[in-house]
Amino acid sequence: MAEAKKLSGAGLRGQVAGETALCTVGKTGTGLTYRGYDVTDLAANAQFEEVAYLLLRGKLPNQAELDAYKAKLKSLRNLPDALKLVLEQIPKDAHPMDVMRTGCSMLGNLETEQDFSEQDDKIDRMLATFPAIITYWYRFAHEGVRIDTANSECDSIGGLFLELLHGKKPSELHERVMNVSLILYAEHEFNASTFTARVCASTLSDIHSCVTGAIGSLRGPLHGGANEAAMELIQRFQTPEEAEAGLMGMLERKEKIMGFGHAIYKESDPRNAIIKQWSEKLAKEVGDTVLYPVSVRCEEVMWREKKLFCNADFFHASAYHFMGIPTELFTPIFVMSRVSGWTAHVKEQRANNRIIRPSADYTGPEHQDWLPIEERS
Ligand SMILES: CC(=O)SCCNC(=O)CCNC(=O)[C@H](O)C(C)(C)COP(=O)(O)OP(=O)(O)OC[C@H]1O[C@@H](n2cnc3c(N)ncnc32)[C@H](O)[C@@H]1OP(=O)(O)O
Ligand SMILES: O=C([O-])CC(=O)C(=O)O
Repeated sequence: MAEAKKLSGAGLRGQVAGETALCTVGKTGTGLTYRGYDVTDLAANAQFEEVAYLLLRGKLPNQAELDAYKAKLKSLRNLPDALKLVLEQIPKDAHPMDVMRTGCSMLGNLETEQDFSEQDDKIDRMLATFPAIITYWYRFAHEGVRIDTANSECDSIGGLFLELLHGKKPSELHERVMNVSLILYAEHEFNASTFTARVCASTLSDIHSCVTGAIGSLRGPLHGGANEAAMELIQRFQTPEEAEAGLMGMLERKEKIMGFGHAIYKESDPRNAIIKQWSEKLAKEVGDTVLYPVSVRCEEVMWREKKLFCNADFFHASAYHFMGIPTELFTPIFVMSRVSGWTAHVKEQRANNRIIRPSADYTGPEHQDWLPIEERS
């Protein structure tokens, strides 16, 4: 069994910042569990809504509970007119993660959490509306159409996103891949965006503020933005040989290769093997002979040269691309999923709260005498 990664140095690495019953990451060097269930089992057998229920309600739902939960989420997909109006003002060239941030924040203005007893309903509303928020804006900004988000056919969140994006019900395969993807991205202990949400929650702030802040943290290319950055990378290459030469050059110039490495895992990210398999299936479906082989070569080169492995983001890039999803919408999909983990952490923080307020080692100047403004250089 692989040992856990040795953690030290900056970035609070290796420091325990709290407790959670939600998730273990890299406990044996490679593993990932949600409330004790292996993510591999969940991705093979569960629906995303079942996993969201597990994270948020503490147990896997029985059939009646799952049916009721999915029906509830389906009934919450409509967007308020005032939110649609705001989305329609956002320019076409805005980054979709900024749209998500604004959409979540506006929802918080319109449907403010007045009391923590409302948290489950507010969370369900976010789960139900996030696919609608991003696709409503995207289709309006790019095609000038106002889509109906409330009356779609798909009863899954992943299927809903594809249906709203493409204007037709997705194939079973695509709905399944979305479902797997949302499960893989749902939860990951004290990653940067979840920690953001918990810090915000610890001030007893409202749930929309916690999630809006988390979206901002997820946006960066060192975190959720890496799936988009990985797509930009693999698209540069026409053959595996070109990819190898390109990566060797980047490594020589000490450039970061997005979609590789991890703060906690030491030798593999368990989500990679799963999404890689689905990417391969999709590559066969679309007859791809470039992106998938290029991605595989990148994986080989990075391991051979640097012992760096693909994280969850790398093969998500090609998988999403094969399903016709525009690159700039990759990270918002992460949001649609991780909102389940973020809000489960907010609930956990609220249930046993103390304001999160660490200390800093001071590195500034010693005492300085006050200088009147005329005497300053
Ligand atoms: C779902 C997710 O959010 S997964 C993460 C998504 N992010 C990315 O894919 C961005 C690319 N990867 C990275 O930037 C990093 O690996 C992170 C941010 C994920 C983790 O950062 P850290 O914990 O600081 O990485 P770690 O300590 O393992 O780095 C060890 C060395 O490998 C290098 N390294 C790590 N990842 C990469 C990479 N992707 N490309 C090139 N070099 C890398 C580091 O620069 C460091 O080198 P140094 O010792 O010469 O400074
Ligand atoms: O745990 C992390 O640091 C990043 C990550 O993989 C995730 O949030 O899914």
